[in-house]
Amino acid sequence: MNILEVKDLCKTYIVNKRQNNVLKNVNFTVSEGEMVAIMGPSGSGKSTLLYAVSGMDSITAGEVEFCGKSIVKMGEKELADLRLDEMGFIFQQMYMLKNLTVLDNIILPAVQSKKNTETRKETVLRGQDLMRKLGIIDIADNDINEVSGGQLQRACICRSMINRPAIILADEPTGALNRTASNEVMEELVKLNEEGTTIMMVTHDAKGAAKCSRVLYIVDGNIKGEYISPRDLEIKEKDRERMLNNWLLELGW
Ligand SMILES: Nc1ncnc2c1ncn2[C@@H]1O[C@H](COP(=O)(O)OP(=O)(O)OP(=O)(O)O)[C@@H](O)[C@H]1O
Repeated sequence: MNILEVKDLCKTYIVNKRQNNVLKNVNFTVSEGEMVAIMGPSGSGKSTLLYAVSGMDSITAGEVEFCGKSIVKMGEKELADLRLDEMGFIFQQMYMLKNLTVLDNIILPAVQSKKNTETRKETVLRGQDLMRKLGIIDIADNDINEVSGGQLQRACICRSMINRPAIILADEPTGALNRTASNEVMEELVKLNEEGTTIMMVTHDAKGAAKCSRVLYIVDGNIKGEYISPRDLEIKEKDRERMLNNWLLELGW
């Protein structure tokens, strides 16, 4: 089943009366269980695409269907509920609330969801389970400013998972992390994907992208290439990275 279907998507920004056609007739689908990386040069439209498919930003033309339903036609309220209940977000500006603990931040989307019929205690237990799974249970009661970047990013993953979303949308989830933390966060995302969560992530990191099942390469608002990763085969991680790097080099990376 297709989770996302994007047809002839266009996005134009107008700044100081000047038109900037950022996305130009973009077409692609994301199926259930996929892990898709969006790569491309700076300014090519990757984040804009992520915002457009999540309904966080309006589009200029085209269609975005989420599980067969047009999000373009949805009202603000319906869209907000869809984002809360069906989508998980890992964005670089981490939008954690400073006056709440890490655990309270993680369970906040569940507390806000009208679909959630759990008691607060049940939600807290689930939040703690996710934190345990991501190896950050020790910081449950810490303030947001009392944790490392890697821990905070893992907390964001927990929060993105709390409403059991159909898809996780991530914008450079490892961008602000050092190599070790970045590897750990990628491993967690791969694990979530192997457990069935669909993931679409923007990344500049070929090492992380090599762990995805597919890579879309965007140049100047168009998908210039698509790479199907051989990640299910018995190919060593280093070789997978090398193969992806060769493909990226051909595209002018
Ligand atoms: N809110 C906005 N208003 C006006 N222009 C915007 C807005 N957001 C993005 N743009 C423009 O759209 C273009 C694409 O930006 P976008 O952030 O999608 O690129 P990107 O590929 O994610 O880049 P990077 O890799 O540097 O993060 C840029 O020219 C940017 O200036």
